[in-house]
Amino acid sequence: MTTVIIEGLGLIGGSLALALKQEVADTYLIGLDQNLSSLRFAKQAGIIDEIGTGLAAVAPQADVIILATPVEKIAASLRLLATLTLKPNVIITDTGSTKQVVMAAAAPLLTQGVTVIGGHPMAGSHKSGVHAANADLFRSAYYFLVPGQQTAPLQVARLQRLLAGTNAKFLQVEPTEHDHIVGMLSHVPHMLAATLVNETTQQFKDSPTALRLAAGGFRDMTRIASSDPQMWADILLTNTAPIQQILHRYIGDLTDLEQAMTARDQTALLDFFNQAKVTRDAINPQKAGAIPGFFDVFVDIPDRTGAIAEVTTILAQAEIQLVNIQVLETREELNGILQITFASEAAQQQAQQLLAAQQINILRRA
Ligand SMILES: NC(=O)c1ccc[n+]([C@@H]2O[C@H](COP(=O)([O-])OP(=O)(O)OC[C@H]3O[C@@H](n4cnc5c(N)ncnc54)[C@H](O)[C@@H]3O)[C@@H](O)[C@H]2O)c1
Ligand SMILES: O=C(O)C(=O)C[C@]1(C(=O)O)C=C[C@@H](O)C=C1
Repeated sequence: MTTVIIEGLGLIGGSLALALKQEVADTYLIGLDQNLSSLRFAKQAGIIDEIGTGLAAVAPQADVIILATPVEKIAASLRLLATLTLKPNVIITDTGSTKQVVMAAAAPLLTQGVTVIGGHPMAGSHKSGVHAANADLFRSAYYFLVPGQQTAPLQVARLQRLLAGTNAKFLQVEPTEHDHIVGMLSHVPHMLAATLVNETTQQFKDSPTALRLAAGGFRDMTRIASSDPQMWADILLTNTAPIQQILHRYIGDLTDLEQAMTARDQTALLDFFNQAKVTRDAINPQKAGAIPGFFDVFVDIPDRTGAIAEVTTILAQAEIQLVNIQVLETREELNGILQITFASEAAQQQAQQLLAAQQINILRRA
């Protein structure tokens, strides 16, 4: 029996719990979270076996401890763990999006000879919480591992075996290299997306319906602005210097672009967009990082009682599991739009076929 504690049963902790259970049959999972209703849901859904009473109380019985809360809390938990007596062979890992602060907080544990291997699956979503957990979330994604300097390769191999159910591709990196890479590929893009949304809202503050005109470009650029605010505040506060460096380059790039436009420099403008297009077109979606974690279907909901229930009944009768369901109010003059999210492309396609067969109007696929 392998006793695994997961602190932070949200999107990532919940998804890891599902993947672990799939891979290691005799895993006993204890969940910890500040949100009691998430814990209750996780227990009821069989994602965890037990609701823990607190990290200090349950950590001494753990073979593996996974910290999957926002980063500042991960660091605090590592400091707490250093004051406890743990099993000699315990592996402590985390899922935090930054690694220098996490590994610095792990220093007292590493000095005691405890195995701490920082972790960061490069897959996720703008959706948060245990209800969005998905065993397949990490399939084909890169999964950074950041072992302590003295960590035995055998322990790293043990952790990789435990996490094999994620079907992720493991990659070992140094904390500084990690934070620079994700600053560029993840943190600054999230800052730009949120800035785009906030600036647009500000510009349109006197015409609140203008945002409803947002089409593909704005939507494609801003999906990730719906991510969890606490998670992103912690990321910026724990990766400040690398992000500052990257932002300065962006400011320079945007200034150059503005100058080329002002100077009517068509060659410079063409070069700029051409370079981006060639690079972007060369990214093969089959090979790049993770496959998308979620699959949406959008349907028109006629304005009559029971219309939503008709749709959900069709899906329930076919035993198709939903990750999320919400009514979008983007087109006030028309019917409502129901956005239904599935965990796999197969479920998405099956749902589309079933709904279309019942003459339900499917709008588009995201
Ligand atoms: N969302 C992503 O795309 C993604 C991807 C990879 C890594 N991460 C990292 O993984 C971690 C978890 O992210 P997530 O997307 O699962 O977030 P989430 O919001 O879905 O889940 C976080 C969970 O931690 C709990 N929590 C927060 N503060 C707590 C505290 N003080 N004590 C106990 N529980 C607490 C919350 O209740 C929630 O259930 C973060 O460190 C994040 O940076 C996120
Ligand atoms: O797909 C998304 O919604 C994500 O934001 C996932 C994403 C990313 O930026 O790629 C977000 C933060 C994580 O640390 C890793 C992955």
